[in-house]
Amino acid sequence: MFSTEFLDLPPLASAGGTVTLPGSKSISNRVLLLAALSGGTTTVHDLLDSDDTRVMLDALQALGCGVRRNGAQVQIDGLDGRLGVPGAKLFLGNAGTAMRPLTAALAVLGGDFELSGVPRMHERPIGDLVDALRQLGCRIDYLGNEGYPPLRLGRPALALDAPIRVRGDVSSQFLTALLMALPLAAMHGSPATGTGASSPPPEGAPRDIVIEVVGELISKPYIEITLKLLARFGIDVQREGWQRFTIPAGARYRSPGRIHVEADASSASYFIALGALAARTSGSNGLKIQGVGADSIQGDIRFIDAARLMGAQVTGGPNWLEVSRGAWPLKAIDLDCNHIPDAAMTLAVMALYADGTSTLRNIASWRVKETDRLAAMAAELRKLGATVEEGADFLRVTPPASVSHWKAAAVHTYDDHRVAMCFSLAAFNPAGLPVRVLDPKCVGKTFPDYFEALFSVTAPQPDAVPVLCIDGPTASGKGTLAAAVAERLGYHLLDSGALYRLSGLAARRAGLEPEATHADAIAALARKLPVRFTADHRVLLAGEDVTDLIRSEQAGMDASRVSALPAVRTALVALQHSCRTLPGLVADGRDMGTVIFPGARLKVYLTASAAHRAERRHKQLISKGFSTTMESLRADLEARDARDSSRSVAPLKPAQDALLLDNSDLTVDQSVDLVLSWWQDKQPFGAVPHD
Ligand SMILES: O=C(O)C1=C[C@@H](OP(=O)(O)O)[C@@H](O)[C@H](O)C1
Ligand SMILES: C=C(OP(=O)(O)O)C(=O)O
Repeated sequence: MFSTEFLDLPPLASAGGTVTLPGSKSISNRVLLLAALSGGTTTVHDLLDSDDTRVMLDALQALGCGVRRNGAQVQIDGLDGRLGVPGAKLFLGNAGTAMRPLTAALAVLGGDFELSGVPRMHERPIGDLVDALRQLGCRIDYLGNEGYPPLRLGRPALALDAPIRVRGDVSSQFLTALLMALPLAAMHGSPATGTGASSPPPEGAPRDIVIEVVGELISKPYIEITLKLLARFGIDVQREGWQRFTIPAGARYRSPGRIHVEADASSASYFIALGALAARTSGSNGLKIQGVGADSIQGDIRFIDAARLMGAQVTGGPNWLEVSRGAWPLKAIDLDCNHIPDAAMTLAVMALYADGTSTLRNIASWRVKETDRLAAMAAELRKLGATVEEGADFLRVTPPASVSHWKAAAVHTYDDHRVAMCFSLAAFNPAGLPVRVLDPKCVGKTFPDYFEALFSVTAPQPDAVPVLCIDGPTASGKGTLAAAVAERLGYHLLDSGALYRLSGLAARRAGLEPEATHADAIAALARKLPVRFTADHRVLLAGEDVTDLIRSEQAGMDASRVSALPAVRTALVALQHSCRTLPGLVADGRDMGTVIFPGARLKVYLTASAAHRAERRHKQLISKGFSTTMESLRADLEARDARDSSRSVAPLKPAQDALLLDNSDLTVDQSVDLVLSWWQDKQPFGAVPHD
């Protein structure tokens, strides 16, 4: 996951390869709750691991449920309808699929519970559900604003003598919550709701429980997911249209033992759109999506139909889809999107690539989700150059009038995973502009590795992957600076010095003195260097962690000698070029800006006085337990500088267009901030807006 302040997406050109999607949020959280309410153990395969499922799992554990994780497999020990450690305070983040169903289940079971979430969750309505639950005797208090979480739940006095009426026009999750919770009342033999039949059963005997929806129900396909999963857990709800739902008398949760979570169809929408609007990467067989197919139980799979209307070519089988560009530009659409409220946001970004104005209708619920999505989408689409009309329940998008009307934008994401994910598709703009996504970690709600997945199946426009070079003499602190800058930008890091150190080590291990007579043999070793840089900054040589070994003074000396051999330098060029991958690269060394990446967008030449460098190196070595003197270190440094700058191939010197940074009197943070401000000056986005 990218936890940076922003993530800059270079202009993207094409798509190809296979992406395997994480599990469905809606299925995962329903299955977890149903497994917790059932007796026995349920093994859940391919459960989504994200913020929304984590809050649900934490809540279930706090309620006394056994949870065992084994990779993508989770075992839940259910509590057979006795869920509840009274007094539990549950934090449910911004997960509607946790807040609403847990409110209903715990209100029916009774106990002293407090349910809260992030500030936005406290602005998301829950009043219609609370009203329905109060009708049947549940005790619920608002701890903040009337109609919104946080909530306190008490002990109910259930009176199920009439159908339970619930409004369905704000969120379908209220009905889902009741459908999942009310079998609890049936299980415990509580007096149940009358069916309207002539003679009611005697008090206390199991009866059908009836829920009636008041007004128009929105997001209907989510109710189908609920009903299908309830059936897997032994509860067959009868449905009359979308108005009346009957939980039969004596219904009892029964764990299916094992259950598989299909991949998330809403998450698939970004990749279906990708296939529709990106050219095919040459040499690839197109874009394949694994984990969900057209037979999915998730309503958002109908996004395929909308994408087809816009021109996408979609084929598929059980558990997979293949998507490619059909009509281009895409065709504008006018569509009622009430059945696909989440995936419809992706259509709004696809509309940027359409041949006219597209209208997405019947999406008023967007206003009460992770953010006011109608306002957010309108504002961010406009930043890219689109003309947007935002209605109470519709969005009308007209693409930028011509290529030159596209604008490079820093997209605000409003802590809304879907805003971040769908706007990544703007990186395919025909103007070849980069797109900045602010706060990319918000994708953690449902798809923590979204950007990694995107990069794995997309190719940038030629030479579009940005490179930032940091060159300088030994002990100037370029490794520390480069690593910090790479981390702040979310870029890859190339420590080219390590490649020379590794070549020196490989030479020594092969019994070769690092000198000219062995140049060809060492070059052959360098060309096939089995190196791997890990995310936690370790360096592996053929799987062995040699991070500390290659940092010794001896290894430094060998590196300097090896790097003076032209054959070795040539052998390492291709390896270094291959590190320039999405989303960008920070390369540190001695010839990054002059030889390896001469076209780099920013080149920094870092230096410090020999006295400062000797002092830093001294501290570093002493802290690692090596004994040495400042004088000898300074003499070594100066000798090495002289050798590095006088060698015939790629001598150490600043590139003509490098910015010089003398960090003798700067802290690391000051140097990092300075380099980032230089980087920012090279971007087309303007200053990073702060809230
Ligand atoms: O039941 C569900 O799993 C969901 C229902 C939908 O909400 P609404 O019913 O509020 O539209 C959807 O937007 C949400 O992401 C998940
Ligand atoms: C609306 C969404 O989430 P929630 O389940 O929190 O309602 C969503 O994922 O788009």
